[in-house]
Amino acid sequence: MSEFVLSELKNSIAEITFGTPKSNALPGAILEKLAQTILDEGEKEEVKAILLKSEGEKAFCGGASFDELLAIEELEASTKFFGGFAKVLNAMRNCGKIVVVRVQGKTTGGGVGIACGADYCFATKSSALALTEINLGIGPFVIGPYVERKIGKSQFSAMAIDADFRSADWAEQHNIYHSVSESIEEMDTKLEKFLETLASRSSDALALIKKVSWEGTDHFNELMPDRIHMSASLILEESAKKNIESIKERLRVK
Ligand SMILES: CC(C)(COP(=O)([O-])OP(=O)(O)OC[C@H]1O[C@@H](n2cnc3c(N)ncnc32)[C@H](O)[C@@H]1OP(=O)(O)O)[C@@H](O)C(=O)NCCC(=O)NCCSC(=O)/C=C/C[N+](C)(C)C
Repeated sequence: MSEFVLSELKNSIAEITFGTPKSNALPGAILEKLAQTILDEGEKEEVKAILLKSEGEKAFCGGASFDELLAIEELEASTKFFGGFAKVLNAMRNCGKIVVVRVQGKTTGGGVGIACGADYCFATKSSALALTEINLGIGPFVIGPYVERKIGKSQFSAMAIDADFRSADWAEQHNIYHSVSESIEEMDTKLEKFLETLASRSSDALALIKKVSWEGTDHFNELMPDRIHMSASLILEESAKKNIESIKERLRVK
């Protein structure tokens, strides 16, 4: 099973796991499946909350899949691909259930968007994060509203411009992570207790907390077509393909 999205119900919590062999970077098919799975689980009465996590002990998510980006040759395909990130974040926002995200390691680009789409986010000390899109010649346009909602426009803009990694402690101070642990084991122990308590809460109260937490975000829907177009057109430039090839090479030899 090289690329997958799996869902399992554990003590009233829908545990959704995604995995891909290259740092859990996301191709279009996985984005579509992830979005649909979140919506499907959100509709189930027996589901109190959703836990979103990724495979393995290294990177949480390397963002957009380089191989998929390199294969894109025309606007229709790139619009569909970048639209996939909008669908995932939209699903997290609109599924009606509290979404908890478990970040076990570094996360970049669209992966930062997923962390910022969480209602509650657990992480480890090694879960540094970066908006690396500019290295490719694009920008964090689709995830922008979600990241800005957590860290504010000024910090978002700085992250988007310098593409540097911020530490997990920084992410906790800036409201992305709500709990940072020394190790994966420590995080999982805390997470288990947290989910056990969450499962005992009133479903109606949780649904209302979800509703009020996302108040004022309806305009995200209207922003998306333009935001998707920004990345979708920039990725078609020849320089973007060259940038991706050189990043892949840099990661290969590091
Ligand atoms: C921090 C990263 C993700 C992980 O670091 P690491 O030290 O745990 O692992 P390593 O760098 O050795 O990478 C292992 C292999 O994974 C491959 N990889 C990494 N990221 C990707 C990717 N995005 N697509 C395909 N493959 C990827 C890497 O090449 C290694 O393969 P080999 O073993 O060499 O064969 C670190 O890898 C990193 O910083 N990666 C770059 C991340 C990045 O720039 N992602 C793209 C961001 S753009 C984006 O997400 C756009 C989203 C669209 N939108 C804005 C609309 C949401």
